Amino acid sequence: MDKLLIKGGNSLAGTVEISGAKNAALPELCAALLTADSVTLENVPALQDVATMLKLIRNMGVQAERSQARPSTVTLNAGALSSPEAPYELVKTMRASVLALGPLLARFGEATVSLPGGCAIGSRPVDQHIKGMQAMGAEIVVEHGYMIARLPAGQKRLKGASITTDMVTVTGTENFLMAATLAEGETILENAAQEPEIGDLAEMLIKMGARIEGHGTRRIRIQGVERLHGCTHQVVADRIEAGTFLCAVAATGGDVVLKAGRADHLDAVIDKLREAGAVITAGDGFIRIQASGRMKAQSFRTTEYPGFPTDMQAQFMALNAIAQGASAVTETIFENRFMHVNEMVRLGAKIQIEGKVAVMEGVEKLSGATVMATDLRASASLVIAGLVAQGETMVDRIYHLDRGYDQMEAKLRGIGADIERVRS
Ligand SMILES: CC(=O)N[C@H]1[C@@H](OP(=O)(O)OP(=O)(O)OC[C@H]2O[C@@H](n3ccc(=O)[nH]c3=O)[C@H](O)[C@@H]2O)O[C@H](CO)[C@@H](O)[C@@H]1O
Ligand SMILES: C=C(OP(=O)(O)O)C(=O)O
Repeated sequence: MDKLLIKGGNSLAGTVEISGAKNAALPELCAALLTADSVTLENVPALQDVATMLKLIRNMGVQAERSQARPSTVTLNAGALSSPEAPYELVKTMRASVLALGPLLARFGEATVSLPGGCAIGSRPVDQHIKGMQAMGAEIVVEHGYMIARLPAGQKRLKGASITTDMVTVTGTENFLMAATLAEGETILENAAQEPEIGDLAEMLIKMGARIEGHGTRRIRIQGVERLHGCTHQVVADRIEAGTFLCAVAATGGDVVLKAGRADHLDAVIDKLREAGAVITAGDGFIRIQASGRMKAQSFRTTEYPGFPTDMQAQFMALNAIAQGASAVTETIFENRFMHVNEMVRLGAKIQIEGKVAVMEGVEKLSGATVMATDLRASASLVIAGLVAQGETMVDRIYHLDRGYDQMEAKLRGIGADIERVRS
């Protein structure tokens, strides 16, 4: 298992190129299942989750090729599908596999998708996905750990429906959006997620011929069409990767430009960083952060977009850990997303968890130690903590980090961090 060895204390300066968003690329790879034509996706990040998704759809019979000349371009063709099935071996490492359900049902009228495996941030049920597909006329049974879904005998297409989810769900909204594009009639999604990745997916589907209105709001309307065609689409920049680098620079001090970063997708995080004392400027296709001295700790609550993203909670906590003053961080989306806290405490952070709230007292310094990554963003937070800690920090189990960051250590090294991958 690979590890990261970090020698803390360097400030960061230079330019980092932000990659395409994991959480947009994954549904967009599944959207290729909706058409028999070729689909070209550009700016696809080089991540383990993308590799897993490619394996999953290839296993169904999709042809998927990365361009030799430009590896971030992937061409997909789902003209001939051999099996509309997402097996447990591939689904267990990646929650986003559930995104195969909507497109498979919509185009092929059947899907067998493993329930996603347990995850370190909470129980993450898929009841809303099932409820929405049932509202669109699918018959679904859960047997032997699989969702087995099909259309009733004699029915060729899903039927448009009005779907109101019990809570805002990102992949749920994406599944319904994709399914509804090929359904008969109109679908209305109430309580829809507004994350930028939903808007990006909707833009791609519209290029494919889908009729969608209201994406980016709480109410999305889709008029189903009989078929979709191919398209070329560029994956939106990863706001969470950009936010992670912003927190790293705020913590270490320095002056870094994030090329391709979208400040308009990061308002809640950037506001907090400014209140903390960082100077942030942004324009078309870049975000620049300048930070010096100790930042001021910030309290925040995670909420759905456009609120503070749960996927940035751990990284901002690493900054709070060495900032001036006390802070309270409330996690409202996932019930078990403070797994990084014990590891940060091992580095010298002062944090106490009281239910959904982590109460923090900033310390002047952290001291390097061996820590264990438990999930994707927890890993990123430990890397940030390691960058500021005195001495050496070894972050173990970084396969979690590789799921969702495109060459993180190379990008950090490029702006002056002392960080290397230890292969074992
Ligand atoms: C691949 C992807 O895009 N992943 C993102 C997506 O995950 P994901 O789409 O899995 O997260 P959801 O938005 O669905 O989850 C929100 C909340 O709803 C609950 N819920 C969800 C669906 C359901 O059927 N039943 C149910 O109870 C979840 O357990 C959670 O408490 O949004 C999360 C919240 O912004 C992010 O942290 C993830 O990075
Ligand atoms: C929780 C995350 O991803 P996933 O939903 O793929 O587990 C994340 O990106 O932080």
